Amino acid sequence: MNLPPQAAPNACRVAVLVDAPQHSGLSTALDYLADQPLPVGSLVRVPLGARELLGLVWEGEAPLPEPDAPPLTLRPVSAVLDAIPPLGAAWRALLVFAAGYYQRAAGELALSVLPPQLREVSPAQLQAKLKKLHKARVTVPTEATAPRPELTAAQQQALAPVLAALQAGQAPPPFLLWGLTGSGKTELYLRAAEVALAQGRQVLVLVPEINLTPQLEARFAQRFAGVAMATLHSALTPAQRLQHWLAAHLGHARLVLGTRLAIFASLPELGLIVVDEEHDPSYKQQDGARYSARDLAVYRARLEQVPVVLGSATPALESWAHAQAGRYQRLDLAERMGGGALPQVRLFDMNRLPRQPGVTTALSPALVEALRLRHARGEQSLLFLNRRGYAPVLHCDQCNWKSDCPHCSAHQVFHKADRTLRCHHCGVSQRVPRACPSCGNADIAPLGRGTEQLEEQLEALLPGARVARIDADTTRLKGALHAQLHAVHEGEVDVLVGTQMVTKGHDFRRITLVAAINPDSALFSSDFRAPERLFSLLMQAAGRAGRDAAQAARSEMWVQTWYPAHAVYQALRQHDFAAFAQAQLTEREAAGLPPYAHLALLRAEGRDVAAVRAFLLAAQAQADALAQQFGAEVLVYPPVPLPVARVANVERLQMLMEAPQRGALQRLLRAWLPQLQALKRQHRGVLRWAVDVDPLAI
Ligand SMILES: Nc1ncnc2c1ncn2[C@@H]1O[C@H](COP(=O)(O)OP(=O)(O)OP(=O)(O)O)[C@@H](O)[C@H]1O
Ligand SMILES: [Zn+2]
Repeated sequence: MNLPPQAAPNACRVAVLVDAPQHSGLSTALDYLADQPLPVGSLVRVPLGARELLGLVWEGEAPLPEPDAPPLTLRPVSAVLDAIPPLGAAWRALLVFAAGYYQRAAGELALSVLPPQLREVSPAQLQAKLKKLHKARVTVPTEATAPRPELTAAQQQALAPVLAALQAGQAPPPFLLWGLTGSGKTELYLRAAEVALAQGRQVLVLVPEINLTPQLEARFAQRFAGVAMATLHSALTPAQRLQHWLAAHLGHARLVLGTRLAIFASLPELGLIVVDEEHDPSYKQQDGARYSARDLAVYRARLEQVPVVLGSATPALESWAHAQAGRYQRLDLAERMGGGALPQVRLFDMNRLPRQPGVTTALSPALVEALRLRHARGEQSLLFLNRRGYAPVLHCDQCNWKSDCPHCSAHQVFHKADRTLRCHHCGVSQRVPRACPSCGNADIAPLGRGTEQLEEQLEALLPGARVARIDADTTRLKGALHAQLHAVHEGEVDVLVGTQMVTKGHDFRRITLVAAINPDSALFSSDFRAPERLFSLLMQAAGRAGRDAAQAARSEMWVQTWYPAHAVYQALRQHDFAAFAQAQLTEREAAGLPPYAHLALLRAEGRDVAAVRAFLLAAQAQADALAQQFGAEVLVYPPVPLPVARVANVERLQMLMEAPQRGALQRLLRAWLPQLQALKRQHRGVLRWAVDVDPLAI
């Protein structure tokens, strides 16, 4: 036993959170012995079993009843990382809320949102890092290079309530900044940030994608001379992430830009939160604690009494409903900058094409003609196809063999460039067979179409045009995306092909034609959010066209579809998000779906479907019993397989819970989780299980 020979006169018991998942049963803080009281929020190193872990001093500290006789069972804290201030009360309150709401152990969540490198550093190493901190790659532009434009009347009007809230120094309801693509939302973020910074406060700006951080960072850097900025996202090296986190925690960085994990940045002087593209699904964490950074931003803003601005051209229906109900304050930017028109939407009915057996047309002749015209005029076009690779499946028409993944309930995708079949779910990859592996037929053919094939077809159809492709395959190497986007901006590309990666946020100035290639599959998804997502994706894609007001009038958005009459496309044609949202909300209300109901999912995985199902059925019985006991209106649906049921030989099932009241669902989950832990111990066939509160993908 590792006890100090003599407990110091001030020795006391400290409660310490360590990284223990809810499932392990170590979900509350553990007691340790410290030489003297440690402030709550201090980072410490503590022994646990044979290991030494990073821990967080927590509420519950109490002096020992008899200081000279410490209980033998308490082990001492190994080290205190006291070179940095403890994590503040507001940060801890956010953590407590998030852990409770998303049903995770506070210690597990705390340690998963702190920079990973903190787990390894000794007090001396941390000291050394702090010494180096001023050399960290925290951007401090010395001179503002971008002009500060006069705000338009619409911008001034939209900004006024935010400025008033900043000046009043209290939290108004969240602001929902609803502005068309290119309507000047980012300019308003800059203005609001300017005021908060001038007040000596820190500003947190969340963006959905890592890819968009450099762009936004550049825009902020060009505006704010002498303001230290730090980014936080998962593509940083562990050392960078710690440096940037420390810069924020110590208050050196005044402006923090980041992806969803940045919502947990320690910002002792927070004064404003901005959530750009607030509807984006990437704000929802998909493993561990499945938190929504957007929702936590709203919570954190209220907690810290600071304004939060949620911006989008197509707000999440949850946010829209809050605004309708007056819980959020809507700020509208109804016009594009410079009075530019939105691209005219043309729905191209694929049924009008003459049918040729065996030929599926990706590009209608009319679209090819339109592309040719743009090229001749020296304008750029963007083709959006949300499927990478050459073809989603290889097929033998003799024996009907398909390139199924041996480990997943999915096809292996044909990648022509390196002649591989690759599974996009488990990552397994193999050489393309020369002949059908099942019947030997040499004539196996790709079915369907991915970006690689589209690129190839365009090159054939548009001789002389410079075609480029941007998707997860072309951007694997560090810096590749940046270089490719640069080429587009510089006009070195005539036709850009890409997945949804290219539809988001980019301020392309030369694109006058955007085309969505057969986006219909989303219309038939079992996920009730699919139409909402498709609409926002297409609106966003449309927003890439005509960003230069001089060209806006002749910019177009084409949608090649087999279902031109579908409500999603009809609303898109009118650029009418409000009508679309209203129609969707009416449907959701009738069907008892969010935001009119609250959902949680229990997911479980294992090698054997029957074992997983048995676990979920038993869980369902538990949940039903609890619902009855509480008299709560919680509906528990029977377990069903996930849309891709098997991945890497693991079977995945889920069970949906639905309640009209958030509180009822939360109460049930809280009581249920300990029972589930016990149940799991009886069901050895279950490898993993997790609860997802407010799930995004159903
Ligand atoms: N008041 C203004 N005067 C002149 N130009 C402006 C003004 N506000 C914004 N702009 C410019 O108009 C363009 C679009 O503005 P901004 O990027 O802020 O719009 P956005 O709504 O954020 O667009 P998106 O939703 O597509 O990201 C930018 O190039 C920006 O510099
Ligand atoms: Zn697979």
